[in-house]
Amino acid sequence: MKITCNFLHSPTLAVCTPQLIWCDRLNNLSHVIFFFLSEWTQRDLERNENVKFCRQYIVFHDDKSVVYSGPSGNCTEIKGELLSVDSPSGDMKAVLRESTIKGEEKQFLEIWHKNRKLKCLNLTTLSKHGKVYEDDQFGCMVWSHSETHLLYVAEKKRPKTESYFQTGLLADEEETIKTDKEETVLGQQFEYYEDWGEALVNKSSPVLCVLDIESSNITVLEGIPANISPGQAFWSPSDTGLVFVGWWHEPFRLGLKYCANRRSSLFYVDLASGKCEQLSSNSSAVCSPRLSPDHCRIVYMECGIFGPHQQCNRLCMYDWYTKQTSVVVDVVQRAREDGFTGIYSSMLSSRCWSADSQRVLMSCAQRSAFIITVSLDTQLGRFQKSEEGSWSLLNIHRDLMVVSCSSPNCPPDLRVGFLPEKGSESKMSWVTLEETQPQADISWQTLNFSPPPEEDNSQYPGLDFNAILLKPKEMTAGSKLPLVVMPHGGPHSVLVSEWILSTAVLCKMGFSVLLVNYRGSLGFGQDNILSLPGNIGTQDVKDVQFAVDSVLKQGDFDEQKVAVVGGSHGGFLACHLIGQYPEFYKACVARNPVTNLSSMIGCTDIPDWCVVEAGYEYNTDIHLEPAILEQMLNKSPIKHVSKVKTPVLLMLGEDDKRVPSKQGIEYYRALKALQVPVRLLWYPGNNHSLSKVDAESDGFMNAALWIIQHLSL
Ligand SMILES: CC(=O)N[C@@H](C)C(=O)N[C@@H](C)C(=O)N[C@@H](C)C(=O)O
Repeated sequence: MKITCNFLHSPTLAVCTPQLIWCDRLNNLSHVIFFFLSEWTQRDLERNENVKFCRQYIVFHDDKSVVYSGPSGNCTEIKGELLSVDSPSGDMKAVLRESTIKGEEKQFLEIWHKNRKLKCLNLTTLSKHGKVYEDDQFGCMVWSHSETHLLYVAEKKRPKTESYFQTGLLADEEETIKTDKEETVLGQQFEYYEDWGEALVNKSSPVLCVLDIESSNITVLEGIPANISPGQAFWSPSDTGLVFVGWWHEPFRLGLKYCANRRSSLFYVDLASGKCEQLSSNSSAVCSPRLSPDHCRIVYMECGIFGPHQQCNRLCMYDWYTKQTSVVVDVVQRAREDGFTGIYSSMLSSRCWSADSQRVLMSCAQRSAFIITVSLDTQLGRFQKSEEGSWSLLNIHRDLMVVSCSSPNCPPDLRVGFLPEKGSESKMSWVTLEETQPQADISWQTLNFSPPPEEDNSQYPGLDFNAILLKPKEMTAGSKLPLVVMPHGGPHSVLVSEWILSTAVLCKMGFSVLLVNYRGSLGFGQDNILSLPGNIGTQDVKDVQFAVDSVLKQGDFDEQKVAVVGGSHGGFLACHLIGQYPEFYKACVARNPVTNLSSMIGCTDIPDWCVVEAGYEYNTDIHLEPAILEQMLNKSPIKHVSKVKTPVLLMLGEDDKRVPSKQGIEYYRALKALQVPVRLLWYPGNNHSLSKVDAESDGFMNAALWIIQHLSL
């Protein structure tokens, strides 16, 4: 069985930033020339880093259809750029750059104009605030509509601190010593600062910062309530103030990554008065506020707090002038008659409004596919894709959309197309900017499953689920295919029919791959999600096994050559499956698996997840009675470890705040004690995602070889 390594160089589309750089009228034909930059990341094994690069494309159009499109020049690596944004007119560009100077990491804020750098501010030396936030959760970099100011989010400045025993300081000196520049506080060197957990480590207290382009003066905004952490900010109409999402962080912070259920609200702070006003509900979670092109309305997503960490969203609209809030698309409990199952999206694209400010576009999971959905003011229009696969809206500018489209056997390509007029969305036509070649030797299909009656959920009856099956087309006559089963993590997430490098490579190696979206996954209605908490370790495990058993009945697969691979809650399921079906799986690979909820709750950044998924209501002053801990243990894979026979390969990230590595080590020790074949790979400098180039590449190779070895291939 050969392994092709060059696949690990496959580029991934990161973001697409359309810019109207040039608009021309040729002869008396009204052609617009539209340039845009697409940003990509690619694994570079030699440099052991994900390199970021951009590629420019040119599009000729006549405001209704694309006449010509294609690449304009070659790729250019983007080094050190953390954030960049063009001004609304395209005349200027702001860049946040990190650079290591004499061993010290510094951040610079650059303002570019046409062919020169107007300004470069050394933010580290200026010391107005801490590091600028470059993440998707809080981060933003936004020009004012007037193009005179720039808004961004940074860590609040912390007081300079020194030891009580700093040499040369007398005991009776003032506790606070005034130095020439700033106050120095004694004895706070070891102060604990809570942060927002996995992937947001050392991000604790964000502040809104505004740069005055002309004077280069940076203002850290006052007036934000002390119990609120602001982020995802933008300028209000007429630049009178800032609109932002504020997360409550009292009594303590919980992990935010993959946790859309954190209490948060929309706020507005007026720059003149400093007055801060709450614009949305006090008891829900919001994200992705987006101002309409006519500056009259703000659309945003909203869902419930506590409970499942990802849920079906409401699409809400705030009218800036009437101050009224309306629900554009509500939560969908079960699939509607037109098949729409609700909005499941972690965020709206940076531009999502149609030019007429009447429609909002988004990509969202619909069962096992990612499609582009148009929401109208009163009803929901949908794009029904002619081709299968998954589409992701990257950006829209004056109704010209840029999307990424892929499928399990075809890497992502970029497509452009004009949004048709209202009500004719199904007449969408796309122009592909750069063809990617489908992998002719991989076939895929989506399978639907209805659990057997005895497994129906009495509280949420009649739910179904599905799976995506990838198969190598070339099969040796008379042979049967080995099968790799991959349940996703979350558990409230979803595997959609898009290009996933690792599964495509496994297929190229001759494995069939089954991606299971068990009950509790996103994209199937809110009831589907709510059916799982309290039933983890049984309902999800049985759904996966039911899908596997159903697929094996097709006859193309070797029942003696089945492996299971999963990360996080997917690792939880993998470990449960080899414990509950001990002779069935011949190899198991578990990445940062949840193995024991009762020991995880004390060290994870999401203790509420352990409580909720075990079937209890969470509140911050919950008392973990023995009965609750016992229930958590009983629902954990460690409970079944004594039955395990399957060889297990564990992969742990040293810096994992979500599912701390001690979970994997606890399971590792149990297997060692039982003399079950187990190997543990430890990845320093890697967190829960194990997504750095070293961990991803080494992890894939070792997983593939582990499966080959233990399936005797
Ligand atoms: C809410 C949450 O983070 N739950 C975790 C237990 C979990 O399963 N998270 C997944 C979304 C996850 O992290 N999946 C990645 C790492 C994967 O490899 O599957």
